[in-house]
Amino acid sequence: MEAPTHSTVHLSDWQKSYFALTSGTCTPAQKADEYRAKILRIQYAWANSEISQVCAANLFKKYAEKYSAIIDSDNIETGLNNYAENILTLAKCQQNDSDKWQSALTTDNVFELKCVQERMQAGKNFQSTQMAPTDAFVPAGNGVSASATPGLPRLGVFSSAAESERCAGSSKCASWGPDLLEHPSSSKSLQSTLPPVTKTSDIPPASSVSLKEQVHTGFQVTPLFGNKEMTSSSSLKMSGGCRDGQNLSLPSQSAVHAWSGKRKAFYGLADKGSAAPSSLAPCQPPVSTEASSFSGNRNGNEESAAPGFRTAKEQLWVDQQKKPQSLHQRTPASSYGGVKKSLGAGRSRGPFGKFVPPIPKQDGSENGGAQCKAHARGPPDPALPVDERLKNIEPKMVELIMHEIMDHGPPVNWDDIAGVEFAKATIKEIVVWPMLRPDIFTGLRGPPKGILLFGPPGTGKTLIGKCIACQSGATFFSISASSLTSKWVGEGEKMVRALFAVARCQQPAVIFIDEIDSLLSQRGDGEHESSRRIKTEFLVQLDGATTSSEDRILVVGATNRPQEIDEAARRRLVKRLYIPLPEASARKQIVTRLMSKEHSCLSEEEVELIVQKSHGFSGADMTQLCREASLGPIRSLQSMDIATILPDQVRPIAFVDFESALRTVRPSVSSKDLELYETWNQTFGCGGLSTCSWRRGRGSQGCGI
Ligand SMILES: Nc1ncnc2c1ncn2[C@@H]1O[C@H](COP(=O)(O)OP(=O)(O)OP(=O)(O)O)[C@@H](O)[C@H]1O
Repeated sequence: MEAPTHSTVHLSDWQKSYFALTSGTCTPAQKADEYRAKILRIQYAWANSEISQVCAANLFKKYAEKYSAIIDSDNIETGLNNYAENILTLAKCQQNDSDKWQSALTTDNVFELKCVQERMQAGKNFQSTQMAPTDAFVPAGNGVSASATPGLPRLGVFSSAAESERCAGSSKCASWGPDLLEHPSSSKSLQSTLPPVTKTSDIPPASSVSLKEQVHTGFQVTPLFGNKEMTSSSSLKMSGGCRDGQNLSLPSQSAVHAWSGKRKAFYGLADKGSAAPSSLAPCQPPVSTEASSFSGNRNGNEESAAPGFRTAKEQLWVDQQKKPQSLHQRTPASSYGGVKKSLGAGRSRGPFGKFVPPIPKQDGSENGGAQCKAHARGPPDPALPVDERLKNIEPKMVELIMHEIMDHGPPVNWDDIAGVEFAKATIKEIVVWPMLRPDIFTGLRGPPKGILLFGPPGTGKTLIGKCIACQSGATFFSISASSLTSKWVGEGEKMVRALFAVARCQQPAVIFIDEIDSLLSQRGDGEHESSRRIKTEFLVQLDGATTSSEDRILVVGATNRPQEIDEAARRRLVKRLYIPLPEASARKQIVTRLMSKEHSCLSEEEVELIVQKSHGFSGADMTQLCREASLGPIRSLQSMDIATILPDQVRPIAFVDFESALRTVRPSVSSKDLELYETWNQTFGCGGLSTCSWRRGRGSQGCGI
């Protein structure tokens, strides 16, 4: 039989402690705290291989019932809900698997809590030391972590300096934060690092100071089961700083990975043995229910990595609470990859009344409008207040829209779109400028609410949509109509409603709907009921956007089949712009631009030749041609070993590569299709280059119309 290890000794202490707790000498509040700590210890010990899976399962099985009986009890005398009130109500506000938990928390009262205010103050002090929050516990060499930074507020759970040193003596302990999460294998036993039960009796019964402090500071109790579905209120959570090891300085990344692997495995384990009731799963971050639903657990926890540290976002939130009118200020930056706006911020600015000029451009692009810091934008902030207009929208949908439909891609400039000069000029005039200067573009000059970009596939319609959003400082929502009809079966119209609601909160906004024909196709007998409902909802929303002069929402529809669009919808998409195949000059621009980023040796004449030979190619075809040609030098390596060759040994891309690429890459648009676009453009289009002129150009080989 194996000799008892350090951890097994801990476990027996642990169990002893548990039974002491159940002996009846502790107050329920003390029990509550202690049980939480124990749950964490089991999880932690298991995750760090201190105990086996089987052992963890057994422990959970044994204790889960008792824990959940207390945690979920409705009994006002003994239920855990009735103790440690602030934190527990905070925890209760989260969506979880236990319907017994009711939220009593308001965002106001969190910040009024004394301990929170103390922490805020401590956070300020901490910031003033100019140390990054991730330095809260800095692992020093040979795995020994430095003790807490001077000025860093200590957590109440460290009952003495000696205890904190013990913790500091373990790098793992440091990485997991305070002693609730202390590594069971640190030099002292688990039991010794626990806040002694007797000490908690010194604490006012309903306060559970240690818990509160942890929840309200960077060191919240850990999301050990960090699974959204498993979220609950009863176990404690460490802030996202520790989660997945992102923010805190972890001494061992591999340990974290091992941990997350185990975490997953544990779900299976818990499921199998029913060992861990839902109430044992971790709680969500301390935010209101509505707000938390936005976060999808993604961002909210990543804010505070150190105790007392308050991020700018949190500060903003506090400021907003103090000054509600601050919400009425315009957020000038682009939301297409721009500075994050809270939902609803900017809404209440009248159309032209308090116009705030857009911030000056920093990237040198043409307009003076918003910036396109695509990567600066993140998911919505759970800590920010939720807009009234989203009240009736399912939080799940809002979250989905914010994460998946709202585009955070890289910025697009007009120069990135080769050719289509007419469309670009028109769009600048009728859409971008009015969005930038709503005070000038009033009345008849007001912008259209819907435009249609039609033309062959791969000609840059999506690029144009992104560019509009980017250049006008608007939030860009991009969705394919077919996904509305197929992906969210039965929920399509709700999705449309949610999309417009979110867009309204994120004004100015551009809603780009690719394949809009599948959403707005002509009504027919065979039309599916759900498609009809989606279409109706879309038209209602589009009308709403059109009738409300205050709303600055532009719908950009894109289609390769304009002839299939319902006439009611067509009428609402007032500007219908043909985006044709690129002319010779545009094709040249695409080749030159792409080759400028590669190692190539094309002469001017050779580029001209490529342009001639690629007649009828779309922008996407041109891009594909260049990609294919760029593989030529690699293919010509032949005998050389790709694994060992140096980059310098790869020859530049040459004309010969384009010649062979032209043998495999063919135009994707047929001339028959082009005729259709031509006809439709003549009938419903709003001017621009027609296929006729394109054909004339074709006759003259140069296509330089
Ligand atoms: N005018 C253009 N200038 C530069 N690149 C272009 C142009 N048109 C297309 N491309 C290239 O082709 C790719 C696809 O373009 P995009 O998705 O905008 O076409 P689309 O017209 O929206 O196509 P679809 O109708 O199939 O959705 C772009 O990412 C870009 O690389």
